[in-house]
Amino acid sequence: MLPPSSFEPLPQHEQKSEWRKFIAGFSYAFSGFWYTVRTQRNMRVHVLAAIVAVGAGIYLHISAIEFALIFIAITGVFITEMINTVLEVCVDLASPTYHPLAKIAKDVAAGAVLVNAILSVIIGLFIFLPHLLALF
Ligand SMILES: Nc1ncnc2c1ncn2[C@@H]1O[C@H](COP(=O)(O)OP(=O)(O)OP(=O)(O)O)[C@@H](O)[C@H]1O
Repeated sequence: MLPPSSFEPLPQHEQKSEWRKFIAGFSYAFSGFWYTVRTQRNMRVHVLAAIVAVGAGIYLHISAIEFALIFIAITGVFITEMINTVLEVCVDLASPTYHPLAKIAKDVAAGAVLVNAILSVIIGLFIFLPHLLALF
């Protein structure tokens, strides 16, 4: 249970309007995204792959529905990588030293990223291969 002091209202100058809270929420969320990009090499690889996929989509004039599928694949991998990062941080917080359960948690989360990345490559192949073959 939280100590009583946790329920005291913030001092007047620290109280935020609903609108400021809304904006602050975006800033926290973006800093979480940016933390993942800064600290996770895999996330930087995903971002690079996303830029290449969108660039290729523009170059090859893929359809709107194909673009939608590419964006679903891209966001899916980003979200999985970010959840993997959440889990790594939580596991490090809860179990800074070696623990077999910590290993399972981290390995399963990394496996989820791998499964999602494989799915994205398959989606990319289905979309881009016919367009690439049509060039020849
Ligand atoms: N506390 C721990 N207890 C047991 N095994 C761990 C622990 N921390 C990490 N490991 C093992 O080491 C592997 C790599 O862990 P690490 O936290 O370095 O993840 P990572 O995927 O390399 O992340 P990062 O991108 O931050 O380097 C895990 O998948 C897990 O098998």
